[in-house]
Amino acid sequence: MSILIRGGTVVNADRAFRADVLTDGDKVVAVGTSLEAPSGARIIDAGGQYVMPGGIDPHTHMNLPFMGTVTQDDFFTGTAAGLAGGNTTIIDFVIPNPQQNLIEAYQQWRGWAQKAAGDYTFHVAITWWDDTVHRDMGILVRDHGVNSFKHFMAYKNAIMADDETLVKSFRRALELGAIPTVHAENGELVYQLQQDLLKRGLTGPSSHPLSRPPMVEAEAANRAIAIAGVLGTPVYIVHVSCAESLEAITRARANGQRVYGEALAGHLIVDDSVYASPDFDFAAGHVMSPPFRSKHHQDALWHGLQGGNLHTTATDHCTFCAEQKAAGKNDFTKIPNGCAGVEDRMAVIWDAGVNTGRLTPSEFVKVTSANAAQIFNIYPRKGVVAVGADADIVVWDPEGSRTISARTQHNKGGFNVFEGRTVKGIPTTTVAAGKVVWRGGQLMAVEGAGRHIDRPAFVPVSAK
Ligand SMILES: NC(=O)NCCC(=O)O
Ligand SMILES: [Zn+2]
Ligand SMILES: [Zn+2]
Repeated sequence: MSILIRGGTVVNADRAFRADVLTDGDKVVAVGTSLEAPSGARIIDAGGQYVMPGGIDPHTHMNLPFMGTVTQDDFFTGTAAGLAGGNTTIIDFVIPNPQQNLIEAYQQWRGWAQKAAGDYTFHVAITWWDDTVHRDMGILVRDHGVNSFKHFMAYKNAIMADDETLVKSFRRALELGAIPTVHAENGELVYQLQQDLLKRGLTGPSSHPLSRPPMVEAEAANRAIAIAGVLGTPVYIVHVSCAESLEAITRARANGQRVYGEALAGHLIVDDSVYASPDFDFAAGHVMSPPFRSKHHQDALWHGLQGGNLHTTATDHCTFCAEQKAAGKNDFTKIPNGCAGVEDRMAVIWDAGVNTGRLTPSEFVKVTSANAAQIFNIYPRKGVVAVGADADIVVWDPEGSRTISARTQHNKGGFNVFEGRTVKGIPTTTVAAGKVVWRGGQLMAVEGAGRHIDRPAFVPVSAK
């Protein structure tokens, strides 16, 4: 089946130009002016609209068992919601329990992901260390298309990686041509601050940000960057939320270190005033880590994206409903951490980024798609509208608008951190692997249509 997207402006990371786009099967087969429609082709009129590579969300958690419960969105509902938002690929996380065999955990997540409606691929978390982990990292890179390993520096007594694990895993990743990524927060410091707050009777959600101030994040970001610098590995810092972490990244990059930073749509748009709400469900609905921050930090994150020291935008999509959040009614440390976003990332970043003049349309493509594809080595299969690339395309109407609400969203969880926000700039059509899956407000996601995307290792460089 062919699709001809006619009359739009193709926007890639390097340039924007008027062209038609023709797909055949799951690939783009022609990009040019006045393309002929093959017989039987479906024609999509993109006049007055942008034609961009489908979004890649490099940080989601579908079907995640976490903090004693499991996220509301599974791989079908989560990826389907992503398609409605113009997002055609997610990079999710395999998170083995400490002592769990890595390959066993990887197969478990691959099984859950069979339901996905959009393409997916996995970072694998290193939550513990022994010789089998060293061995299995090699198997994952060589045989399973994994080229990134995640390290949680937070979540003490659960999945936190200690310094020994960080050092050994970073070194192994370098050997294998894989990139280490980190959730940068000092887990011991978080734990001690949480205990202090609870002892003082400060048990509500407003204590959540107090237990995770910016320096807790910055210490860990600096430590991960220092470890990577000594070992000579690149490092990718997920969900950078504060000016101090960004400063660590900026300084390291200025000194020639290969450090990448990710900003979350939520951190860019939502500020920390939400935690002051007396409504438990509302405040707890915003509990995620790192927490939402003040305007000062939000401005810094936008400057990081504009200045090229932050590279990707993600969501950390991790949905919990009000009943699940209520587990922490009397103790904020038990509120499952996580918020949704995969459906809204593209629109809120367009609205707050492009409409305000902070980002050009090409810069928008960089931070929503192309950079993630390059950093995680799936470019130019993904992240560009070009002959030979996957037919993952979003047709974007810069004049269209919608008001975001949990009442109309496709993802589960019943809560939306962008509730009530009217965005200008919306996806009118999403094409995923050559199929129209979203058009004119209708979602045609098919359970199981998503594919696992292998990500080859980077050319290994020798360790210092
Ligand atoms: N971010 C969050 O609060 N939940 C998901 C797990 C993580 O990424 O830390
Ligand atoms: Zn995290
Ligand atoms: Zn996460």
